[in-house]
Amino acid sequence: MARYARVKGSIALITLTNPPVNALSAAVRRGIVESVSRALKDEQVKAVVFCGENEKFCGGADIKEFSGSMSGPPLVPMIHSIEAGEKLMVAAIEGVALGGGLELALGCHYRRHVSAQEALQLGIVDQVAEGSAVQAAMELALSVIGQPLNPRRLSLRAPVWAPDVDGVCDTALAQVKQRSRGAMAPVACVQAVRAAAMLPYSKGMERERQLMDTLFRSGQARAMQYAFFAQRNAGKWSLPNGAQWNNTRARDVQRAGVIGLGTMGRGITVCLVKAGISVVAIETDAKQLESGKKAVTAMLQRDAKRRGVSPPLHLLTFTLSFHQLRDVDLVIEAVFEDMNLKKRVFSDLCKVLRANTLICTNTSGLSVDELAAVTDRQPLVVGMHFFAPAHVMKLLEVVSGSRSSPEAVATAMALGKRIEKVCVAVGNCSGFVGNRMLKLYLDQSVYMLEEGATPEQVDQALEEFGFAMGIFKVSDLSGLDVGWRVRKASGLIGPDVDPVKPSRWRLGRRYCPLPDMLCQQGRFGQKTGRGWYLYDSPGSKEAKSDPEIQTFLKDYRHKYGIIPRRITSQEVIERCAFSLANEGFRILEDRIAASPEDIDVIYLFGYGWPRHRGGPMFYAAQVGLSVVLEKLEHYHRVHPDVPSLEPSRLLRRLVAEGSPPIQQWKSHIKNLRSHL
Ligand SMILES: CCC/C=C/C(=O)SCCNC(=O)CCNC(=O)[C@H](O)C(C)(C)COP(=O)([O-])OP(=O)([O-])OC[C@H]1O[C@@H](n2cnc3c(N)ncnc32)[C@H](O)[C@@H]1OP(=O)([O-])[O-]
Repeated sequence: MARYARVKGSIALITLTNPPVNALSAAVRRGIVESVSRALKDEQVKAVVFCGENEKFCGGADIKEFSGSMSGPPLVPMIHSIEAGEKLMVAAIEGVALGGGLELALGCHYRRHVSAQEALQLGIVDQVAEGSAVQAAMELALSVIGQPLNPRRLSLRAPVWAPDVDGVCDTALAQVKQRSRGAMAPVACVQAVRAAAMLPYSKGMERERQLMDTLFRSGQARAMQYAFFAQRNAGKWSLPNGAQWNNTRARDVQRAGVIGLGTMGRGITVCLVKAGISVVAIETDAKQLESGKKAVTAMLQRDAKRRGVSPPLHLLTFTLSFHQLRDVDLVIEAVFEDMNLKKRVFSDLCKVLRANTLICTNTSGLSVDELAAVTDRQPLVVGMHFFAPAHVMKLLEVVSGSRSSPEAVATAMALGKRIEKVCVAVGNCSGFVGNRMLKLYLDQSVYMLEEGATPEQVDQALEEFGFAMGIFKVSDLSGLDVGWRVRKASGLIGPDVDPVKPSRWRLGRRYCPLPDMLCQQGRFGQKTGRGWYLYDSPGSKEAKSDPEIQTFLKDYRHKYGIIPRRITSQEVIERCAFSLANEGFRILEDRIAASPEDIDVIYLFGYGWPRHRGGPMFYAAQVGLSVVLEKLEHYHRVHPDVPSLEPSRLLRRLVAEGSPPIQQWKSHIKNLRSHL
């Protein structure tokens, strides 16, 4: 939709009206075409000004339309007719001008932007105005009416012939190919820029159209569109008890406490303070407190310097005393991942906190219910699972325990949003969503080492699939000792385990002792300079193949009588990705996640899943649920000692229902639950 008005006698004001971001839907494009034609016909009109309702120029093409067949006037010819128009066209840009919105602005003969000094320097806009961009655009229009338009039409400008433009594009292409990890769009962007720089306008446009056609038809485009809406829908959380984002009020949080200034506590403190929340940061040991204080202060100072502001250090209190917490609205506990320690902290907190203060735990997988049970306020206890480094990683799993109140969940979700996290509400179970699935993915990776693969082969397959880092490089980065401690605590590693030939069968299923054996050798990953890979020194980041690991794996297989076989990249991807999706289906059955989109958002923002592949659930849908089922059945037949490979009931039911599209799973899951 577009509103037409004649103002100041000679100006046609065309307002894009498609809230919330005035995306160029078919109706908007139709409205623009009709309004432009009306303006061109009206002899009184000397200039046309385009603007967007609610001070947002335009968020680009309407992404919702991409999944269906496009109707209405096509975008590019519409922009060409604006550019070729015999009357002056001016874009009054406020808020955003993205994608097709920027193209529309570029099709006009003059532009302005309210805030982008950079766009001014780049020559994308002609003037930056304070106050109303629409008023400024109209004044500009009145001042240039009658001047020739051809010099303003971008399509008539000669291509930019930089010296060695071909070489510059080649270098850019090589860099983008390396960084995009299989994503087609960034590569196509460089190809389009090359065409713009080297070809006449019409030929450049034709090349861009071909590139767009290829991208539009690709599965990657579907995946990215899905990821865009999945991310936005994650904020619209719902709990099995019917509480949801639009029927529950969050509490205001002005002051927070953070318990523990290790890596996680420091990152969390930085996030809170940057959002303007006062923080009381607690440690039990003076030395730890001092080093935590130094680290937090330095992080805030670096960040403030980068942004040209002063660091909000006045919002921080560092103390050894729990009593300083008496006035806070919410506490985030970030002590070591040890149930007994956390329980002690929770009981101590209850002695000093106000009765209505929320207690959140930054556990990565321990039971929120068990922790809540030691407090005097079970409804006010929730999990806030941050990902390391907490001030960088976007994901936050908000864990609702069986007795958590909707208000507590709403408060944690709102706080997460305020500190600029992508928040997903999940239920309570061991590992929640992300780490519960990760465990099976890790299991498959180490099983493949036993069967004949090397860490390099597995990682290469995953990186070619699009992961930023293979699973073994990630393990080295996060530290192998973390999982070792968890396995010890869970009773998987005990005094009865043979140190020379540890059992490959524990708690009734296949077990791979390789990670434990590496830890016994002090190979904890980057921090010790040795893990699945070798590093130049402890703490260095460049992973190199380690011949010792190859020998160690050979000896291991020999000791257990395993005949190594060649494992293909396809097998690596299938076993890793389908194990993840299979557990995702179980998580949906168990109502730990409300939708497949939530699971995918967790993997996109917390585990480096490539965005152009949508997420593990989307990937399973795209490959085809019946194919996934068949493959899992095959791998389970070959590995009957790995129960997690058995296809989940929900996957079987969805296949039996004809593999509905992922957007419909939610309603199918509701119906199926009663039959399961
Ligand atoms: C022919 C091809 C050539 C052209 C290609 C293109 O233009 S490609 C497109 C190029 N453009 C882009 O890639 C821009 C993508 N958009 C953005 O980057 C951001 O949304 C933003 C910066 C515009 C606003 O950020 P913010 O944090 O203020 O707000 P928010 O992000 O929470 O969104 C608010 C609501 O708006 C919705 N919605 C938003 N955009 C679109 C859209 N284009 N379409 C449809 N809907 C859209 C969004 O779903 C949400 O809906 P909900 O949940 O309320 O029902």
